[in-house]
Amino acid sequence: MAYETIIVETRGKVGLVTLNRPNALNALNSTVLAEVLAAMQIFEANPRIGAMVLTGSEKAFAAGADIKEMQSKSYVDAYFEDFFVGWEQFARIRKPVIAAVAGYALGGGCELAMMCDFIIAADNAKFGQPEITLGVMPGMGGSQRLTRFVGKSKAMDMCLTGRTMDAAEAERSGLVSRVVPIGELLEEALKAAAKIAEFSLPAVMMAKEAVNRSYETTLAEGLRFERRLFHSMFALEDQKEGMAAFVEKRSANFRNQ
Ligand SMILES: CC(C)=CC(=O)SCCNC(=O)CCNC(=O)[C@H](O)C(C)(C)COP(=O)(O)OP(=O)(O)OC[C@H]1O[C@@H](n2cnc3c(N)ncnc32)[C@H](O)[C@@H]1OP(=O)(O)O
Repeated sequence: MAYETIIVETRGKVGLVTLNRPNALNALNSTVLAEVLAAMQIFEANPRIGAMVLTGSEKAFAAGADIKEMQSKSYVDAYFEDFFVGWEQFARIRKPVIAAVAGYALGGGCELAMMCDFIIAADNAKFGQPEITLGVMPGMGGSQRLTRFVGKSKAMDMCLTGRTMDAAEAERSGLVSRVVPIGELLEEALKAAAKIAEFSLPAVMMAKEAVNRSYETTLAEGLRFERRLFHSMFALEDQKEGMAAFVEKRSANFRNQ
């Protein structure tokens, strides 16, 4: 498949999608949405792929939703097309997705990174929700996800003042899982994805589902959900293999069954 705004590659068991609109700092327009979703869905359906990495350029992961595409929309346009609803499909991808973020992750770019399962940031990364400076507010989940990541005070600060957070603050605040030198970003993200892809895919997917459930339910319900998924893992051959491998002091050979 030929893509206009992204580069799609596989590295072993890892699917790699690179946002590639250099002249617009990877601003997210409707073509980017359609292409990212198409590529991710192909990886999702490929049994040889165990994890994915989404990245951008050294200057920008993505500088936001495409302002030039949306500037002339009317309220009725936005309402009828349910503008941005398509990105919810990205958030529903069931295999793990790591965001490897260098440079600007602003507005929709920050929101897209937060839709991934975790964020590895380069030391030059800058996160922000500057929509307020454009006379609007976050619309791809920023007001909700950012608040869950960094708490009300910092989320309010970022959404109301439009200020950016550097990589060190983002790590301190829990927005990113690790910060690495820019030259090591892709390698580090691919290494983390390859590590995940070595494990039992059903166990990985259920772990992802359980962690995500914690955002949507009470603690009691979440604990019950986790326990039921955990019980179901005793039906997996991979559980037998993983535990036998430990006892026999050898590496596990997971078959994703
Ligand atoms: C509204 C909702 C719900 C979500 C959003 O995401 S709104 C967008 C939020 N993001 C922003 O407001 C950031 C906008 N961009 C900037 O402030 C700057 O581009 C920068 C600080 C990230 C980088 O500045 P720099 O001077 O290094 O680069 P520019 O010359 O400004 O940009 C290069 C090139 O890219 C175009 N660009 C950048 N961001 C966007 C964007 N979000 N949408 C569309 N186009 C964008 C910029 O216009 C320029 O292109 P031209 O040279 O053709 O003008």
